[in-house]
Amino acid sequence: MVTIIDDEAAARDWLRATFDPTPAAWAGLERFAAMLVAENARQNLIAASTIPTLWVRHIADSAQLLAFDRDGDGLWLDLGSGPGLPGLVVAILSERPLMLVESRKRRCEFLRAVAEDLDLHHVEVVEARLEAVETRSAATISARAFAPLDKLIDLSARFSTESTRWLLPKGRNAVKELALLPRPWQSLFHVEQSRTDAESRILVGAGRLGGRIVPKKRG
Ligand SMILES: C[S@@+](CC[C@H](N)C(=O)[O-])C[C@H]1O[C@@H](n2cnc3c(N)ncnc32)[C@H](O)[C@@H]1O
Repeated sequence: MVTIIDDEAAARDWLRATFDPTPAAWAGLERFAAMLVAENARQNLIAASTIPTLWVRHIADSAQLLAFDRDGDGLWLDLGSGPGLPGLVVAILSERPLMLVESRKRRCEFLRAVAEDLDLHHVEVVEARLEAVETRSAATISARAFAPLDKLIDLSARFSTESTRWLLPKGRNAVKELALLPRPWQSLFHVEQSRTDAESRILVGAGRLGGRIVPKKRG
């Protein structure tokens, strides 16, 4: 049974217990959180209503994806990174090479500013639409609030290999969205409980997805 992280103190406790961050990594998380709140006054990055619970809703919510891939190595591709959720959180807590794909210029400026401020040399910010990004093999693909599952896979399948790990937080619609995929692809995924929301699920997958999807009808 997963214990749901339901307040800021619990989020910090969980992060410490799970990742045993160095003092520098912990300071990095604090700094990222502060920069995110400050930047949110200039551009809309996260819902203002989530700022009081930032560590649950965004930091721990992002970090839980890394917990599903602790032994992974190789390129981690984060699609539609926005302000770096989950990409920058993963970058602060691990040494995985990260490629953050984000199409909006001002969001990319923020991503680069944080990466520079925190000396995250293993982070590459790609300012482009995913459709225009050159294909590379990704060991891990994450996407939080990026696109419906069928579209997400359509856009990103070409980055996957037999050993790619997919980490797709899908909120309350995870099971419904999974059911819309062709059956052979459904079997590549299993559903995990989110640690930060009792109703939300994360689709964790393994393997290569290929070809265009002929979507089932949305019900
Ligand atoms: C709803 S936001 C989510 C941002 C972040 N992952 C989060 O959870 O807060 C979706 C992001 O994907 C970006 N995006 C949408 N379509 C994209 C595309 N085709 N290529 C690259 N980025 C895209 C948007 O600019 C936006 O920042």
